[in-house]
Amino acid sequence: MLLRHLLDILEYEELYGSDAVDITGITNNSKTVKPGDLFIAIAGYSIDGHKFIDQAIAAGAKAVIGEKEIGKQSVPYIKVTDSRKALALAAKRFYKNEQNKAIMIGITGTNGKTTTSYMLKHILETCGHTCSLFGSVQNIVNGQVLPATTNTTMDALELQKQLAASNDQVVIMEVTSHALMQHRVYGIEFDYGLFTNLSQDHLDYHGSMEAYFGAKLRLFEQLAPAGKAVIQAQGEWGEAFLASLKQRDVPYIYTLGGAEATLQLSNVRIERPMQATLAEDHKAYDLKVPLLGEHNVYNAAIAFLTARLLGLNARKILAALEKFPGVPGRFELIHHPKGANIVIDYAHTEDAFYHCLKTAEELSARRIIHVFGFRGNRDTSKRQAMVNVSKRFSDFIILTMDDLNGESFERMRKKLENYQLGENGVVIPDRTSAIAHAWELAENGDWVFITGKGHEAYRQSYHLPTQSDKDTVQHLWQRTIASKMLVD
Ligand SMILES: CC(=O)N[C@H]1[C@@H](OP(=O)(O)OP(=O)(O)OC[C@H]2O[C@@H](n3ccc(=O)[nH]c3=O)[C@H](O)[C@@H]2O)O[C@H](CO)[C@@H](O)[C@@H]1O[C@H](C)C(=O)N[C@@H](C)C(=O)N[C@H](CCC(=O)O)C(=O)O
Ligand SMILES: Nc1ncnc2c1ncn2[C@@H]1O[C@H](COP(=O)(O)OP(=O)(O)OP(=O)(O)O)[C@@H](O)[C@H]1O
Repeated sequence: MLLRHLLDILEYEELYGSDAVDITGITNNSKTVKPGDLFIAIAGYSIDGHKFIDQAIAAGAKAVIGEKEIGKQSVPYIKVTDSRKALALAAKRFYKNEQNKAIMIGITGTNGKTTTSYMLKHILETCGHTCSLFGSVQNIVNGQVLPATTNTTMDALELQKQLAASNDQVVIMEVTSHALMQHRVYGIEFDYGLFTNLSQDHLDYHGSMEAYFGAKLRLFEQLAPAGKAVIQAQGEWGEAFLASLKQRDVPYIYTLGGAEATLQLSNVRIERPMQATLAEDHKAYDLKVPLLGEHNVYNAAIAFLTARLLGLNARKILAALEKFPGVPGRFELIHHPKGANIVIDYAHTEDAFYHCLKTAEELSARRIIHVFGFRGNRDTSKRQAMVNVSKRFSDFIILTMDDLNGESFERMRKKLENYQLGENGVVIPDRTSAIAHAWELAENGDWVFITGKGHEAYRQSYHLPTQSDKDTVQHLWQRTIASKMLVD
């Protein structure tokens, strides 16, 4: 594609050189430049991509885009105000994604994005429609599972490439606040924007709840002209979100809960299968979801509302939700040989802890045992609140390692030991040993929560030869079975 055609879509400040060169690829990483590529230099958080311009040109880059005033180069140089936006728009043009081929659904919120996206995908597929899915657990396009990506919302280049490859009718995408701040989805027009909820997280990155809130709102600035905002409008942040959308004159807003609810949720029964009443206009429906955790009823209700707006029949949606198989690592229940319930869950915020642990309390848990840790080099301001809410519900806490993200094991161990757990808690740094301890303690009627990692594989090795929390629990089961057998 001629550089000129890529530049058409950008608002650039200066072009040094000719725009008549042929561009055969785009990259923002000097290490992956191929002859003919356009290299886009990004001033990142850890390193400045402008430092690699010479390297990119030496590797065959035919043109360079950047934010810095560096003047004429040996290849055309285009100065823009924001390289990340330029990357998103150039990729959109390069992959010919001018028009949405599919119905685009973006989901944002602190918790519930993955679960809601899986529920929606399940409903749509059960009703005979095809879906691409981009998110934390999996990326799926045309029914094929793609290799895992580092981030929940992939970077703009990969995203545009996958959107071009998708022949699915609907694209469902988790859109994180980081992605919105870094313009990974810039240039995409969403037909539906969903907001699940907001609670404290990622303040290391955003600085304040107000800034975090503002980041989430950005998704709704990218709604298509007839795009629909579907939001949970309850609670302090839900109400504030609704008010902000109205202030911005977003034309089509649909709400779950709140004063002017499009859909009301009531009569929630939390035993499995959970049940609730959904009321829309003058009609009421019985919702049944074969999961646990009241939060999942809210996720199901948002999925229901969106599916209704997409034009699907209410009875078909409800029939699909009744058969929803769940999401890996989200309130995954495993039975313990002594009759305890073991739950593996991805909770890593105070609010997620609250919803999970409250479920066990309401289901009359004999005791609650909670195994968790903190992500290294991430938001430290939420840790005490996580411990507090766990203390409120748990009879025993086992603090352990989560992902270290470059922090040292020893440093994290010391941090864990600073929390005052008293007689009702212990620090066992090795995650598999912590889970084994909880396994030993568990008795009939107890609930053991192992939270933080969910579906994810361990990023460090531990005492037991296992790769994930589920794997560890299965290993402990096998060990229990083996101990009851005689060796001949
Ligand atoms: C802090 C952060 O968010 N960083 C994101 C950011 O990277 P960055 O700006 O730090 O990149 P950098 O390493 O400084 O490099 C700058 C530029 O130099 C280039 N470079 C670098 C080296 C070189 O030799 N040559 C070269 O050209 C790089 O390709 C890049 O273009 O932009 C990248 C491209 O989009 C992201 O992949 C990267 O995510 C990192 C891996 C990350 O950990 N992000 C997390 C915090 C995140 O975004 N998480 C959210 C989910 C949060 C949640 O809800 O739990 C997510 O969406 O996944
Ligand atoms: N609606 C909800 N309200 C509060 N907590 C929830 C809700 N839905 C899920 N959770 C909790 O948050 C955890 C993460 O859920 P899920 O993966 O669906 O959300 P997410 O927004 O994709 O999270 P992340 O951004 O951390 O990947 C769950 O394991 C559960 O503990």
